[in-house]
Amino acid sequence: MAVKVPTVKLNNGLEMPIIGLGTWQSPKDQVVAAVEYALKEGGYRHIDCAFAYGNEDAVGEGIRRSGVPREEIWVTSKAWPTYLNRVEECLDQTLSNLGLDYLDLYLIHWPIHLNPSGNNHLFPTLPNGVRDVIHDWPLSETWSQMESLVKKGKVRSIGVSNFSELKLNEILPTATIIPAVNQLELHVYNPQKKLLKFMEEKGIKPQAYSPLGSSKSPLMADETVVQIANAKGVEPSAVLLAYLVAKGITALPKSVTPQRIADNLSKTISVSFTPEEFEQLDTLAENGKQQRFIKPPWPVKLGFEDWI
Ligand SMILES: NC(=O)C1=CN([C@@H]2O[C@H](COP(=O)(O)OP(=O)(O)OC[C@H]3O[C@@H](n4cnc5c(N)ncnc54)[C@H](OP(=O)(O)O)[C@@H]3O)[C@@H](O)[C@H]2O)C=CC1
Ligand SMILES: O=C[C@H](O)[C@@H](O)[C@@H](O)[C@H](O)C(=O)O
Repeated sequence: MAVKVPTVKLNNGLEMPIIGLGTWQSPKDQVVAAVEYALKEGGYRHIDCAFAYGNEDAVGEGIRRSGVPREEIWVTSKAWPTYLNRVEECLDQTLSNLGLDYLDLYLIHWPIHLNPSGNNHLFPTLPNGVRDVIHDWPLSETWSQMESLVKKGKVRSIGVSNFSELKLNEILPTATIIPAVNQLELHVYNPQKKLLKFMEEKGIKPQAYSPLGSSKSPLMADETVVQIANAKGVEPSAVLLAYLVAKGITALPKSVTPQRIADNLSKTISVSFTPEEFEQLDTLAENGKQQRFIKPPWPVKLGFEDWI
């Protein structure tokens, strides 16, 4: 099946496919087939990974089994907070797990440095159970390390994830490379319009994580979404993803179910909205439905208007 995926042009000139396959919480024994199917049958050319997901070896196996040439695929991964003082170490493990020699995009997963010498490799905690954060860590130092990865040719683009305007302003003044991307929770209930406007002014493109509202999502049952989906004869998931694509936002739906993987790309790119439909979707949050679903218990101020 030949599905042509539209792309988004980043501030370094690279073209990134506007739909990518998410892999968080995809079990290893299912994600091999999911990635293989997405690339070989579903027309995907973009896979979103992270060191912390613990399944990058299986994702790499899926990429190899697909037979799709490496240079045709956009692969993103993320440096986990326990590695913000040594991102190259995290990247090297990711590259080895995936079986790749470069990434297309590498992100700082969260703007928080967790204690690298703490009581757990990924989620160190203090005796009281609170996450063990290095509170005075300068994010500008991590960003400078990210920049060196581009110079070394290990990654083609660098960016951030879960960065508010407050956190972007901690790296922008000394940045020699402007982040290409900020990956955020974005969907009809959490459009983050003010932050996206700031990012646009700076040339930073948004990627939407949890575009369907993550697992057990209420978004697919939202009455406006369902009504518009019914009028178009598509599933609510296609409306949710097409809303993001209509705004030029890259969406990263996760699925390990072949039919959903295929639909999340092919159905999505076939949906277009009337100005009235788009307006209805684009004002759900300001009409009382603002909600985000991914809220880890970080003991720090992240600077988001709606959260911490
Ligand atoms: N940077 C960050 O901090 C974060 C990044 N992410 C990234 O974003 C990706 C997507 O976000 P995620 O939180 O996984 O959630 P999504 O919003 O992508 O939702 C995934 C859920 O929706 C189901 N689903 C997928 N497609 C359909 C469909 N067409 N119809 C009905 N149900 C469907 C999946 O089930 P099934 O698989 O069983 O089909 C799964 O339960 C992640 O996998 C990850 O790559 C996510 C969270 C945070
Ligand atoms: O990418 C996925 C998410 O960021 C996930 O890695 C975190 O939300 C994590 O579960 C946490 O509790 O901090």
